[in-house]
Order: sequence, then structure tokens, then C-alpha cells
Amino acid sequence: MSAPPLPGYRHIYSGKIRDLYRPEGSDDRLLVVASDRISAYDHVLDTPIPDKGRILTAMSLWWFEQLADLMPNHVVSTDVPAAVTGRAVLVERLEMVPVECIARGYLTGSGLAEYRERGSVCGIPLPDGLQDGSRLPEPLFTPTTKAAMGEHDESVDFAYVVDVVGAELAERVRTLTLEAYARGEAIARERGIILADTKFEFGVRPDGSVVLADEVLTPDSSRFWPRDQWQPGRAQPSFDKQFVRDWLASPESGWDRSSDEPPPPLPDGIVERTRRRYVEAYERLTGDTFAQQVS
Ligand SMILES: CCOC(=O)Cn1cc(-c2ncnc(N)c2C#N)cn1
Repeated sequence: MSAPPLPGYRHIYSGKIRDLYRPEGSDDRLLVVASDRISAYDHVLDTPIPDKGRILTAMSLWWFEQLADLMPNHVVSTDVPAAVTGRAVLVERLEMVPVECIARGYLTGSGLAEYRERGSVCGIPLPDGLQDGSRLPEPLFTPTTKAAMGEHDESVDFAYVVDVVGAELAERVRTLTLEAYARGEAIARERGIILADTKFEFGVRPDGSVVLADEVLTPDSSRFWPRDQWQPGRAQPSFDKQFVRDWLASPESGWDRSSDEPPPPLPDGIVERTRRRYVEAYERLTGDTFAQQVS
């Protein structure tokens, strides 16, 4: 599903999963479009997950509302072209803070690797004895650089953020990151989902105010774990991606993850079960029913 042409909009950027357009004649608005693409093992898969873009857009909009009393956000309107209805948002064009603002409430992935090597994450010392999936004594702000497409973001310490954006803005985005994560983690936990970590992006308005942008607390920007299966000391199952990961790692797929080969297409059953997990995550979090749009 490549970026569809949208009359009246100019396509300006494609991420792994989402595409960015600029409305013709406007220099202070952008259109963020979520595709049905899914990535696994650092590959964007050939097989789309139907409705994934709509489900995650609805989830992100819901989270912006849950956080609106804590911080302003970039959402302007959901009045978007029919071709992308339900999976696109018109947003304020901001001066983006050039740092991925990551909050971690649990230790896993690159944070765990850094902890095992140095006993710290992003320069923050941690107690001994933490395992894969351990809940951290308190959530950490663990920023990274914004790597170019296909490159890996690099973990940096707070001093780096101060160097790049200045002390005041660095403090501000750290505070907002940790506040938004704490709110999100508490809400999700009550609903049976552990938000292990998440990535926020912030932008700055011409008046200097700092605004929550990008997507928020979705399974693409966060690790979603089923709370009832949490067991520190092993890799936790992903709420949304485990069916895909297990099938790709199974002999049935015929795929060798260590090869340079792209993953094979997903079987219909894996696609449908994955779609249902996104619907389930949305419905658990919001308490609403996801209404499949009649296309
Ligand atoms: C493909 C989706 O975009 C990204 O992946 C990251 N990104 C965000 C922007 C951005 N730029 C100015 N203003 C904004 N409100 C935003 C937002 N969101 C650019 N790239």
C-alpha cells in the first residue's frame, strides 16, 4: 500500500507505516495518513492488516483526548479526503523537536541490552538484578536521535538533549514525556494492557508552546503487553504482533530471519487474528466498539 495520490495534497514524506502530505496552498497544516502496513523483525511486511490504519488512528485520537488536560496537541481536524477517511488526521505543522522522546516503565529491548552492558540506560544508573520485562523503580526518560529511514535510532543521555535543544526545552519534553506516559500506563493497566514503553514526538508552535504531535500510545509507537501474561525474566508476548512474529519464526513460513530475504506474505488466518488483536486493544482501552467502515 504505497502513499495514495490525494487530490489537493502534496505527498512529502513516507515513514515505514505512515505518510505525510501537505495541503496545497497551506504552509501551516499537514495531513498524517496511517497505512495498514505492519512491521516485524525490522521489516515492513508485504501483507497489510485490514483496518489497522483506522484502528490506530482512532486509538491515537482517543489518547490525545485523555492527555488534553496535561498538554496541547497538534490535532486540527479529522475532516480528511474520502480516500483516507478514518485513517488520516489534519494537524498543525510544527517545528519538530529533533529527538525521539521515549519513556520506559519496563526494561526490555535496547534498554535491557544497555543495562546488561553498563548497569544504566541513557546514563541513568539502575539497581542490580533487573531482568527482561522487569518493571523499573520509576519510569525513565530514555531519548534517542531521530535516525534516517532504515537506520537505528541511537540512545542518548539527557545532556545530549540539552546540547541539541537547550536546557529549557529539554526539561519541558522530559517532563511532558513522563507525565503522558504515567497517565497512559495507568489507564492501560486498568484495562489489562501493560504499556512497557512508548515514543512521543513534540513540536513547538511559533509562540514557543510545546505541543504533543505524531501518533500517541499506539502499538506502533509503544510496546503493548497483555497484563495477565506478564512474567519478568523472559521476552514478553506482544499484545498485537505475537501471531505475526510466531508464524514468521516458525518452519511453516519457510523464512530465515537471519537471511537478507524479505519475509513471505502472511496467511489469511494470521492476518485476521492480528486484525482482531488491534480491534481488541482499541475496544479494551476506549470502551467503545470499533465500527468497521463499509468501504
Ligand atoms: C509520517 C508521519 O510522520 C512522522 O513519522 C514523523 N514526522 C512528524 C512530522 C511533523 N512535522 C511538523 N508538524 C507536525 N505536526 C508533525 C507531526 N506529526 C514530520 N515527520
